[in-house]
Amino acid sequence: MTECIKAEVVLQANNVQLTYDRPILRDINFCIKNIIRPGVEQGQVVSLIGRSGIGKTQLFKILSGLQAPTAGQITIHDNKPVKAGDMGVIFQNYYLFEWRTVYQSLLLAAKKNKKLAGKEKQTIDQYAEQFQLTGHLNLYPQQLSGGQRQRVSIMQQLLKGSDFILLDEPFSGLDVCMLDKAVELLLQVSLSDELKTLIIVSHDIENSVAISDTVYILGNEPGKEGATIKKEIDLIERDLAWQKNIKHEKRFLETIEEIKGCL
Ligand SMILES: Nc1ncnc2c1ncn2[C@@H]1O[C@H](COP(=O)(O)OP(=O)(O)OP(=O)(O)O)[C@@H](O)[C@H]1O
Repeated sequence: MTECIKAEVVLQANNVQLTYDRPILRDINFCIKNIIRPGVEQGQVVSLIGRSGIGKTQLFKILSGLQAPTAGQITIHDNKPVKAGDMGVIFQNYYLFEWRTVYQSLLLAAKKNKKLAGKEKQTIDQYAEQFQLTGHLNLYPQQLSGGQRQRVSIMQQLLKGSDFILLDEPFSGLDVCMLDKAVELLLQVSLSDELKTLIIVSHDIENSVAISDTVYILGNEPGKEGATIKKEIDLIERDLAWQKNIKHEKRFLETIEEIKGCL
């Protein structure tokens, strides 16, 4: 097993409940901690997996501070209740300002980050190179492919400097080649030493497991209305975290089957 210590708590879900005309989410409790490995300090990559209609989008909105739960709360850092704007949110359709060039959008994001004052352009150029977008900075979003839009969205959130990046279905709509690239890119973001915590909400079990260190399964329990965290899988313990080309390993395939059995 990869040696590591789970250190300070960065996000906590405390008894989150959401009810409309019926309970949608109930008793949601989990805690995300930073991880320290020898020579590396990094955020966690957590996936929330569940079948269609179970309540993933609702939980995504609550986590991002865009929707208040009926009861309970999400707190970040020193027990501060999360509010809209605390998290870098990447929606499924990679929403971008269509009337601005990629560079103009990125500059706007960089200017929101005080740590980048005076080095905005230089940082954009560095990320653009890393994310293979150098030749696309002067294009408009409609001139980009789905994968390129996704990379611009991720760059935007990284430039803003949010500690948390919340991604809604980051693998949907990408072709097989782009899927592998997206997995690689998110792994790269999580391993950068900027201590980002990535939270991925998805029904794509295979790709979520491939980049996460922890998986939470959202599902129903017999006789109880409303979805809750049915199971937590620690992928570090199973030696499945932070590994490239893991998808054909027996223990990876067994974990996928186990998750499918829980949904
Ligand atoms: N405004 C609302 N009023 C009442 N019920 C709602 C409202 N919004 C969502 N729901 C219900 O909450 C449940 C969970 O919806 P949610 O969109 O979170 O599912 P999901 O897991 O994201 O599904 P999918 O993977 O298909 O997108 C659904 O049964 C849905 O009908």
